[in-house]
Amino acid sequence: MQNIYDVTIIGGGPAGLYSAFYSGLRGLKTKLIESQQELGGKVLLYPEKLIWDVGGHPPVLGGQFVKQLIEQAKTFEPTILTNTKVDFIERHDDLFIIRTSKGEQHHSKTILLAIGGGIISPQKLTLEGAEKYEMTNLHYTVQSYQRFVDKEIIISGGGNAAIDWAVELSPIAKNVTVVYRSEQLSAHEATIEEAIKAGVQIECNTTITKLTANTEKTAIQFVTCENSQTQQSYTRQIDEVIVSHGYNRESSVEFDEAIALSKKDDYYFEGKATGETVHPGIFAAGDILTFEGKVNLLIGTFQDAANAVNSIKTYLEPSAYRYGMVSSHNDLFKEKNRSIIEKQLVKASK
Ligand SMILES: Cc1cc2nc3c(=O)[nH]c(=O)nc-3n(C[C@H](O)[C@H](O)[C@H](O)COP(=O)(O)OP(=O)(O)OC[C@H]3O[C@@H](n4cnc5c(N)ncnc54)[C@H](O)[C@@H]3O)c2cc1C
Repeated sequence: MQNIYDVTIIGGGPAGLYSAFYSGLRGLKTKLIESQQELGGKVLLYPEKLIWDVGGHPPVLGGQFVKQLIEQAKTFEPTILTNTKVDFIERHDDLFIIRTSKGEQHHSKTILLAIGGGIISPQKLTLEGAEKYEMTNLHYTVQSYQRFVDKEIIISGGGNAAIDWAVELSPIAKNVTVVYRSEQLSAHEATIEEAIKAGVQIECNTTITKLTANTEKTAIQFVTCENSQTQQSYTRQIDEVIVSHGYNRESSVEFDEAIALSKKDDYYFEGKATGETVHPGIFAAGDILTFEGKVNLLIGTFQDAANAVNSIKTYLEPSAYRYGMVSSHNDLFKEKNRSIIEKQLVKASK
């Protein structure tokens, strides 16, 4: 019985991490399983981006936000496993058996799916030999701005991520050029305007057709680009190449046939704003869940998480309080509050 959890959260992105916190708040024995080495989900793709749209939170870098989410998730000491992909879920009476890629089995009374849109990986540049530059100057995410200071940068892609990076890098880079295969960028028009104002050079109908290495063959020194309208090509010396061509998705978890979940397409599960899915005992939160009025943003993941955990609580204990609880009403915080206040008093008296 010791190894049976009240809830097993699958996915350690914002929805899963906040669910782990909230589930501790509701007194549930909690396990979280994440397939990647690092917790943080999609926010790990934008560690240097300033996030402005989390209510009451000053603009915060993605990397810092992830650290805070992880710290909060650990408040009630849930069991957290990383580098462990959940492959298969089956049900035996009232118990779910969760099988992982490591051949382990985990047992849980309920499941909270927080798997985002599945396991995602960036779409790679399809030029021969491109992968060998991934260790040097070919990037699929911007992990640190420092690297791009005073550099000649070319960004391939026309979506929001590509243009956001162009806007953020242009004040520190020597030059930023965006090349995009279609006639018009697909990013939000306000961001495009910002990019133009920031001096980003934008070349539509243009693709990178060749990468030429430096003499040591360690990094890209020249890129050749071709314009599909004029059929003209040019070769330019660059320091860094950023590719933002979107993401591949892998539908990650399989279910026993007795567990029939309603899917919107290959990736998303239909459910309710309460986090319930059509299968009793399986709940969902964050980007994986769809319902009318869904908000596919960080703030949406938090509301989903609280709702799903409250639904889990009443599924396990039908007489439990159904709705959101304010933290001051929770006995579990009393001791933690006392210690925080004491520390603040000591600090103030110095
Ligand atoms: C480039 C970019 C910029 C963004 N900017 C903003 C912004 O400024 N503001 C904002 O509010 N939102 C932003 N978003 C959206 C926000 O990041 C997502 O809404 C949020 O990350 C969704 O969280 P999630 O936990 O539902 O899913 P995810 O973040 O996708 O996390 C899901 C986790 O589940 C894990 N997982 C999947 N399958 C399995 C499995 N089988 N076993 C174990 N683990 C598994 C994955 O590895 C992943 O860690 C942005 C998104 C992107 C891509």
